[in-house]
Amino acid sequence: MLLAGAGLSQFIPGDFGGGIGLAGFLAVAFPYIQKFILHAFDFNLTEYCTQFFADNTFLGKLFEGNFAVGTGVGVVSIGAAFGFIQRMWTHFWQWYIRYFSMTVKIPISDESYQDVLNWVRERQVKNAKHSTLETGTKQCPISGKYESVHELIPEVSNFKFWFRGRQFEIDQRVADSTDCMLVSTTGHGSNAIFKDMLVEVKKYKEVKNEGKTVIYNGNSGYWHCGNGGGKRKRPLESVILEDGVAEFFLEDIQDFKDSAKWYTEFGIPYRRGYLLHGPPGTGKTSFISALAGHFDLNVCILNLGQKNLTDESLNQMFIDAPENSMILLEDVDAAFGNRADDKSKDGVEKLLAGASADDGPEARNTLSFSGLLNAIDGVASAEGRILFMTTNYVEKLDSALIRPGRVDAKQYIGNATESQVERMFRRFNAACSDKDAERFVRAIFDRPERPDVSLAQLQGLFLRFKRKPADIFSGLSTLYE
Ligand SMILES: Nc1ncnc2c1ncn2[C@@H]1O[C@H](COP(=O)(O)OP(=O)(O)OP(=O)(O)O)[C@@H](O)[C@H]1O
Repeated sequence: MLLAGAGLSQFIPGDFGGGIGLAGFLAVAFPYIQKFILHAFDFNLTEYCTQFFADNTFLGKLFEGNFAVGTGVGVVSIGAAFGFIQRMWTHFWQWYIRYFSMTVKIPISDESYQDVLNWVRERQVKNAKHSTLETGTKQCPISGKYESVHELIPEVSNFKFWFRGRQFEIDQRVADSTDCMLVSTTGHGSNAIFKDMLVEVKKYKEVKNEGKTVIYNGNSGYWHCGNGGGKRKRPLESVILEDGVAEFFLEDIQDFKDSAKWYTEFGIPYRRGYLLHGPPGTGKTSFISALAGHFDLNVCILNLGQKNLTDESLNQMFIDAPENSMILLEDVDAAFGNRADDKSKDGVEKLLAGASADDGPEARNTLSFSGLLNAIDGVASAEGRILFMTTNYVEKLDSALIRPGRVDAKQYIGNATESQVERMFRRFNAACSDKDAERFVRAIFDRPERPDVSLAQLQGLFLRFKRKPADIFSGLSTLYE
């Protein structure tokens, strides 16, 4: 009967459908409800109801003392009334929400999207009912060992939380074909409460990322930084470069940061671009990350070779780059070599980055070279933007990409020089003598064939012999393996 009631309610329109469904339920449940009330409260519901059907009562006359029929009709009426009230309440609530609630829509492309999510998750992490497991690694500050840590990331769709004595609700959805998050609270008047909330979110982010560099990865047209927050800043001294290189960049970037007014006065777009080029493993990326740490900037890394990157999404990402960030385009040659090599026809510059013509349309990157140049030059791009590009093959780059205005300073970062080898040796062997350092340098540079060595190779050697540094001389040949 219960199922029949529920099924029937689907076909009966309006409030009565729900009511009849409920009536079916009550009819089945009535004996049990009656038993429960009798045991719990020593109250006989049947006896109590029967008195209403006595011959001299209105109901008694109406149903001619037929208690069963009377009860049935009564139950159905209660169900219908309940359904009606429920429906009215829903209408009222929707109306109330519409007129007495405030909402803020945060598109996924907005840098606060992830911050708000992280902030809410942190507040709710202890009592979330539904979560997603994220297993990561963490370094123990005492032993230095990496251990796996399990984090339960609360799901925040249709999620409620309290802030300043008010209840808020978060709903992750798609609105106007954009992924977004809707934050709402009841009440009317000023929406300053949302601004307060965002100030709180910003503070939370600053505290969480203190002493860290946040790395954003450009993917699917948005910048993502994940839940983990930032990475510990890399000290500048840990990157061993040729004399004068670090000093040049420190001075140039500082000067740029101090010159906003100058750029405005001269009507020059306030942005600066740098290109670091040289063989692999020489410290280009490490240096950029250390510079970002030094200037308290975050790094937005973008791989131009990724699929589905279009002219529009690249341009939008340049515009949406989170504040206080530098943008890093790594291995820029991998996406766009010299345009003389490409197969563009009739002036159409759609390049098939990382894909051959035989790979099929889905493998093609729909980013064009002119799209990249437009994004770099974009008038709407963030003011004060610092752009770094790296490549192992500078000769492959189109001169248009690295002309002044797009790239203001180029720097070759080469394989290890004698001075760099010595400094690295001393860094990994703090207690070494001058004689040992000299011997190590000579062992590398006096080899008859003298192949070039990158700093990454050297680092690998020191890691291999970190427990037996005295054996490093006999193990030098492993450097070239
Ligand atoms: N000049 C350097 N000083 C200190 N460490 C270095 C240096 N160069 C490389 N390394 C070490 O080698 C590893 C690779 O360095 P990094 O990724 O910065 O090189 P890269 O030049 O960006 O390489 P690629 O061109 O292949 O991207 C890192 O772990 C880094 O610590």
